[in-house]
Amino acid sequence: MSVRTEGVRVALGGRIVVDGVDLELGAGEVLGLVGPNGSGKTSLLRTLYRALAPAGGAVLVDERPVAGFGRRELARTLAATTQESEHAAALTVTEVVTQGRTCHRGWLESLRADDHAAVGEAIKLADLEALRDRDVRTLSGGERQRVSIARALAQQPRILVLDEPTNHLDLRHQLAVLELLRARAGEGLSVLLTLHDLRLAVEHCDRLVVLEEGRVVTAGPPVRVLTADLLAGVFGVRGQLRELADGRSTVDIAGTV
Ligand SMILES: Nc1ncnc2c1ncn2[C@@H]1O[C@H](COP(=O)(O)OP(=O)(O)OP(=O)(O)O)[C@@H](O)[C@H]1O
Repeated sequence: MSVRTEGVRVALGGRIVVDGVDLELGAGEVLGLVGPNGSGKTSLLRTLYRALAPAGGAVLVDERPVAGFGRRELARTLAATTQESEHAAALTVTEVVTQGRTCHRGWLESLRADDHAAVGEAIKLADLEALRDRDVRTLSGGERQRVSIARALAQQPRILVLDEPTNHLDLRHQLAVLELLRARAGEGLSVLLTLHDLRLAVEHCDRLVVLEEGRVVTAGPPVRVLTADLLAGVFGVRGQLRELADGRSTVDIAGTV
């Protein structure tokens, strides 16, 4: 499914923090939203899963305003992981991941075979099998991040929105999560994620949208977008793209400007 934002504006604390953003995410695409701290990435993502109402503009899913979706319909369509992965209640990993199935069941309806299968698969994909009975409040930051991702996967959405999914993860799990998202995109899942690590962004995203002070500076394939000028001007770092022997590209960062 596709997502499109049309001139989305967000006002927080009396200030415009997202200022007329047009963005398009196609079916099966991995789109990276990048930009410095405070550029509006989280605020924009929150309008997609309706945690925040835009002050102007519209968010459309398959060309339908997201504002018109029923709560369960939206949850079956779009899943999100947020930066706040704190859990207040005493729940096990399995119980939290099972929350992802709520939108597929009626009230008070007990879990069916497909619910158990989806939860089991998500736990396995997020490498949480050894932790399934642990109280989520006792987990490390990276383990909690993986629980959030597993809950979103268990939701079996058509669109997945992830705010800094690699945050707190060790290198192996960072790559495993990005490879998993790529594989799911290959099956038609639309993925929108924020990333601070531009090397990961180059290697794992089909396209990047660069935000600065709430506005889109540029968008396109990573190798077109991440020029030395943009790295210096927007991110304040000295860096350049480098083509690898296998034809893929990476970005080398030498230091701050
Ligand atoms: N509740 C709030 N009240 C006032 N201002 C806010 C609020 N939440 C966020 N902001 C401000 O909105 C701007 C955009 O914040 P946002 O979290 O969207 O940025 P971001 O690009 O996700 O940043 P980061 O890379 O640090 O996560 C920032 O200047 C931030 O201080």
